[in-house]
Formats: sequence, structure tokens, C-alpha cells
Amino acid sequence: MNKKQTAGQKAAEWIKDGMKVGLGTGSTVYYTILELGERLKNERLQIDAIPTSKETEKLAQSLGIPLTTFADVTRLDVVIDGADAVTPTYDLIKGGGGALLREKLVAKSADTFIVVVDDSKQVNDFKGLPIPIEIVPFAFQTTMQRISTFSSELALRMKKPNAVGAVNAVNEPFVTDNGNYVVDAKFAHMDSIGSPAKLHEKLKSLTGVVETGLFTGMADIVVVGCDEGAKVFRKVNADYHAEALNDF
Ligand SMILES: O=C[C@H](O)[C@H](O)[C@H](O)COP(=O)(O)O
Repeated sequence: MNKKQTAGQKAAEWIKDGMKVGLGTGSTVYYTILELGERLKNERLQIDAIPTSKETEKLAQSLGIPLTTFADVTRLDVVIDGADAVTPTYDLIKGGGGALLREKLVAKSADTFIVVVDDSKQVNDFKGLPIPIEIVPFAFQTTMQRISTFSSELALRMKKPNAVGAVNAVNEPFVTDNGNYVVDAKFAHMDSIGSPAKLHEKLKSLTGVVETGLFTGMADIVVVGCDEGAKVFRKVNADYHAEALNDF
């Protein structure tokens, strides 16, 4: 079993009968969703799920996972999602797959937000790492200019050469499920900005910025897949405590 699978499958144990569940996006939570599909086949488990992307929606549908929307649900019992980087204080960078806006909307509606990563995602800080920022396409050049006043490096995310619908990938911006663009921006001078939360606020205040991939103070539980198995960290008040596997 690879480390992503270890973390993803472990987190699926959290889902109980009758729960409203948010399903994240990416290659780690993929294993949570597969496991959930298996459990639905083998157990008397009734859940309703809200996907964070069209990709996850398709996967959930293919596995027969019942889907719902925010028209019918206001709170979610559990949201499980991946991350691109996790600090020792459990701040996250998300949006490597471009699903950050829906992911944040869904995670903000969660009673319990569970993050699944393999141990390669653990970092000391976000210094020099690209932060995905969703921006509106109109006048995106001016939004990028505003971001560049305090970013050390930034690039408009382009479609991957083999992406669905990419005609001339090099010249086509990647478009999110919400019809927006994504800028990946590095901030070498994080120290002078203060903290990821301050950076998020600073970016959000710029006209044209829709959302950032900085998820600070949001994770309730972090499941880390490593060689020895899945390590579980749970937030208790403001601190995170490692838990024995069978407590989970
Ligand atoms: O937009 C994508 C999401 O934020 C993903 O959850 C994140 O990029 C982690 O993905 P993966 O589990 O594939 O590394």
C-alpha cells in the first residue's frame, strides 16, 4: 500500500452511518473515496456527500456514492481532503489541482475537517513554496501585477499539455471549475509578511483575488501516511496531539 493510500483509507474510518460528508479532490483523498465506495457496497451505510470538484463528482458518481448540494444541507459532519503542504502548526497549502475555492467553501462548512497527506507534504514553513491563488479572468494581468508587489515569483497556471480540452496548452490558462484562473505565487519574504494567515488576508484584500490556497487554523485532524502506517494528529483546543492508531 502506498503512503497516500494508507492515509486516505484510514480517514474513511471516520465516516459513520447517516453522516453528511464533504469529499475533497486529489490523489490522496481518491483512496478515501474508493474506500467509501467499498463500504457502501459492504455495509448498511447511508451517507450524503458534497464533492469539491467536477473530478470528484464524477468519481463519486461512478462508485454510487449519493450526492447532495448546499441547497439541501447547511452543515457537513465530516470533510476529508488532501493538501500540498502541512506545517508543524497544521497550516495548509491547497490548490495544486485547482480546486481550492470549492474546497475551502466545503471545509468551512465542516464540523470536523480531516486532512490526508503522505509524509512528503510535511514542511517546516511555506517560505518559497508556490501558493495557488484563484483570480477572476477579467483584467487578470492587473491582479497579477498587484500580487507581484510583494511576491518574489509568480506565474499564471497553464493547462497541462494532455488536459481535456487543451488545444494549444502552452498558451491556454488553466480554468477552474468556477471559470476562474489560478496564479501560483512564491513569497520568499514570508518573515516580513508575518504569518500564512496574514499573507492570506493581504492577498484576499486585493481586487481580483477570489480565494487563496492558504488554509490556516482549519484542520481538526491530520492523517499522515508514512512507512510505519497512518499517524493521526488531532486538534485539542489550539494544540495538536498525536493519537494511537486504534483511538481513531
Ligand atoms: O486542488 C487540489 C487540492 O487542494 C488537493 O487536495 C491537493 O492539491 C493535494 O492533492 P494530492 O493529494 O493529489 O497531492
